[in-house]
Amino acid sequence: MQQSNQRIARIAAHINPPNLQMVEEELGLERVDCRAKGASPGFKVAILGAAGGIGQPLAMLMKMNPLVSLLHLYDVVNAPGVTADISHMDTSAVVRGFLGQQQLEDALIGMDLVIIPAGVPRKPGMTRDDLFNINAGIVKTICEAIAKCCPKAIVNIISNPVNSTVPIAAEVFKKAGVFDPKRVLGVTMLDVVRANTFVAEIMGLDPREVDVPVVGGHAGVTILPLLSQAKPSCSFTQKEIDYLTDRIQNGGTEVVEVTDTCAMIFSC
Ligand SMILES: NC(=O)c1ccc[n+]([C@@H]2O[C@H](COP(=O)([O-])OP(=O)(O)OC[C@H]3O[C@@H](n4cnc5c(N)ncnc54)[C@H](O)[C@@H]3O)[C@@H](O)[C@H]2O)c1
Ligand SMILES: O=C(O)C[C@H](O)C(=O)O
Repeated sequence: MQQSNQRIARIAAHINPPNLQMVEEELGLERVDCRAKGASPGFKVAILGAAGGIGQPLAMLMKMNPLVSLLHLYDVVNAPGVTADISHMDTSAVVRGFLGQQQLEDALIGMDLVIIPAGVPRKPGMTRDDLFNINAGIVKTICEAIAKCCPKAIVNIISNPVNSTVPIAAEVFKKAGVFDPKRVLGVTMLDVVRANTFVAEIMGLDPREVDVPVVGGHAGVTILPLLSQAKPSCSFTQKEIDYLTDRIQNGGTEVVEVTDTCAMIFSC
């Protein structure tokens, strides 16, 4: 009987906390026994905005990561569906879904790493700053909950404008007395990825062998690719430097413009 309960509990571990609580009450199991699959120790990761264009593939990557033991997927829409889908992957991390602001704190308790792609993306003609009014409030609310529920977590902020949402997060954590500059990070890896790709294309190299440092922020001229520090060492003409700098700084806009064109074609 106990073994059967344990097996059922493993399945329940993939369901959201209210159901898990029901399992605890009805089957007399401790939550600690409800670790599923590999039951290995590892990082506890929450993705907030997990049902979106960034959140869903990110959830898949985290579920594939052997260092992750517990994955919490939170969104204000569609979190249960995405959670069910991701939980079927044959990797060891336990996946739990959280829907709506009333479940935000449950999604955050005990997390080591919180990744935030929650908010709206830009449309053609918009700058990332145009997202500020909506996304600043979303990030503020989320960071207040992080300060309360997992103040020691590393926080990765993807929501744009990253140049502003990171300082907002810092101010929220300072106000709550839990700010650690080493734990609050804006995600700008895309700029490095783009720099490596475009430099590799120009030089005829394998992008996996190229490493271009990019410093600064994540918008237009605040993105500073250090082409002189590229590895392997590359020599560029001024024309190439101008082309690469412009392409790297405006890579996001390049994608936004094309994505909207595709949406218009498919909706016709
Ligand atoms: N830093 C980067 O490199 C980078 C890269 C791509 C996108 N972004 C930014 O990431 C954000 C998300 O982009 P996307 O393409 O995934 O957008 P999206 O619209 O596809 O997804 C956003 C998700 O956030 C959810 N959401 C909205 N309000 C929320 C709230 N209060 N709490 C939790 N979830 C909420 C939505 O329901 C949706 O599922 C945008 O601001 C975009 O500009 C940043
Ligand atoms: O450009 C955007 O709006 C999204 C993201 O910041 C990107 O660089 O692709």
